[in-house]
Amino acid sequence: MAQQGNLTPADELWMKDLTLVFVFSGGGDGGDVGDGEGVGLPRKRVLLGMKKRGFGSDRFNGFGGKVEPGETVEQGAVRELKEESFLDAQAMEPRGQIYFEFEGSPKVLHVHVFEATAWTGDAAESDEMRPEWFDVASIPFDRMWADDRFWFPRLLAATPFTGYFLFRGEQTILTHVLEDGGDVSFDRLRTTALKQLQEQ
Ligand SMILES: Nc1ncnc2c1[nH]c(=O)n2[C@H]1C[C@H](O)[C@@H](COP(=O)(O)OP(=O)(O)OP(=O)(O)O)O1
Repeated sequence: MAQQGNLTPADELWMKDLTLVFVFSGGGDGGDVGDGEGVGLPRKRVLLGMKKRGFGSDRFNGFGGKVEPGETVEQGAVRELKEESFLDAQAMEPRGQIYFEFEGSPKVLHVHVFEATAWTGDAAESDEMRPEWFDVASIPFDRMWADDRFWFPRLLAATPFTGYFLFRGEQTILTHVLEDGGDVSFDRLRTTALKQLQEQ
């Protein structure tokens, strides 16, 4: 039986909402106007940002952050995309939800993953992020969070997903569960993931 480590009892956990937004281009130069009409078609390039500071720094990721008091999750997603990349989202589609628990911490990050399906503007460097377009065949997973390689295929296919990842520190995934469906219960995913950990 694997060591369960320093885990918080379920009734002491609390959630923090965050957003994570991805922008795709169907081709061309990744230009001024988002090609929302390409949704459902193969995506050619994805815009990622190199995080310059704070949590997750020195990694590529989508754009996003904490949802602020008084705003909806979608409003938070639009705001963070603008703050971090200078792009204006005209339409957002929810693509998935991911729960991140860290060994020894009662805080669970509840990350709402969106695709900006229509957007305007030119991506530019902000205080927080340096944007860069990547071909979807060359996504730099070795310079991203360790969980990304698990759920990115579902994001690329626009298949709704819900995931749970238990981290030790910021590098090591102790256990995870990923299911199709955009709103799978946290309790069920966590229970399944911890059972897997016990059986390892
Ligand atoms: N494990 C993992 N994989 C992929 N993406 C993420 C994680 N953990 C995460 O937190 N994230 C995402 C979720 C958010 O988009 C960012 C983190 O946002 P953060 O920088 O903490 O929030 P801001 O509100 O922008 O931060 P400050 O303004 O307070 O610096 O990473």
